[in-house]
Amino acid sequence: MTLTLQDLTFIKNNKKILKNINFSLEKGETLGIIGPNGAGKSTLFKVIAGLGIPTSGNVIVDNESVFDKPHLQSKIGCFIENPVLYPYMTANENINIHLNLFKCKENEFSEVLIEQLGIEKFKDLKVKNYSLGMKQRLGIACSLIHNPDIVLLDEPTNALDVNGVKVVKDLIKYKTKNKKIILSSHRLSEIEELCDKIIIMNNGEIVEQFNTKERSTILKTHYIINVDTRKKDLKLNTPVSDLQSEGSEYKFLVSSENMNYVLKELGEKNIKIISMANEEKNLEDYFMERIMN
Ligand SMILES: Nc1ncnc2c1ncn2[C@@H]1O[C@H](COP(=O)(O)OP(=O)(O)OP(=O)(O)O)[C@@H](O)[C@H]1O
Repeated sequence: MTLTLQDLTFIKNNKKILKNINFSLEKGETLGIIGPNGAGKSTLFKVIAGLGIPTSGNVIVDNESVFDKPHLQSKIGCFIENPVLYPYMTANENINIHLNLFKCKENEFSEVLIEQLGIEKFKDLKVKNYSLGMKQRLGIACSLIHNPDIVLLDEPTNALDVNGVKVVKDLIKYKTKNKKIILSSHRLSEIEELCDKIIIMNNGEIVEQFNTKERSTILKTHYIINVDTRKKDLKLNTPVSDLQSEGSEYKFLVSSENMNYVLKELGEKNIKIISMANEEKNLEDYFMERIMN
């Protein structure tokens, strides 16, 4: 079973909030969506979950449109920031309402959720007395309680303490096998750690998507090279960046794919290499370069 988004566009109040979004997700894959504030991430989650009807395009589950076949919505579980919970009810009562909503009973997965998210400890306490983190834990449990195949988690670790973050990360890593997960977070290290695929969104559109397996070519590695030209100007045919000079010493960056070419050129030009270091870029560095600058 595949989840496919086909040319999804969402216009609200004459504003194009989502523009031609295309991607697909297979069983067992986790997709991370990152982007600056206002990029359209939450809107995308809402549209996939059926909380907004797209202006054009489609969301396909099991070869059928979720907008034509509303029962397919029950295959989707969606946690979006600030979950709606009943404040005068306990955790148990909130969970039961969600189970009833999806016409299901407690199941193996719901037990895992309750146990893993530490809800046992406050199951009989009314939600109005909860801390932000407790609400977040219960919100995640309620949205996934019906054991959906497709799990949408919009900033699930936002209000959580260190232990809560670990609990949610472990849940995604170990307890949601065979599901399709879409996750957003402003903690980019979390996305890097948990996701197989990453989409970078900006202004309502996908500006880049890649598999984390390709990260070595996309995110990583460049080399910092220090050379001494022995009083000559440095002229290279190989593309390098961030060229800085001090006297006859030059420092520059070169990508891993251009490394061999630059070494060959330096050798041919008899330029002395003083030092060479490889520097790993992480998703945060890449994101800052690509989007925030
Ligand atoms: N109902 C609405 N009517 C008009 N504009 C909206 C509506 N909902 C969202 N927007 C706009 O759509 C854009 C995307 O908002 P969205 O909340 O999806 O972004 P986001 O990437 O989730 O941001 P953040 O990282 O801050 O949570 C914003 O410019 C927002 O103002």
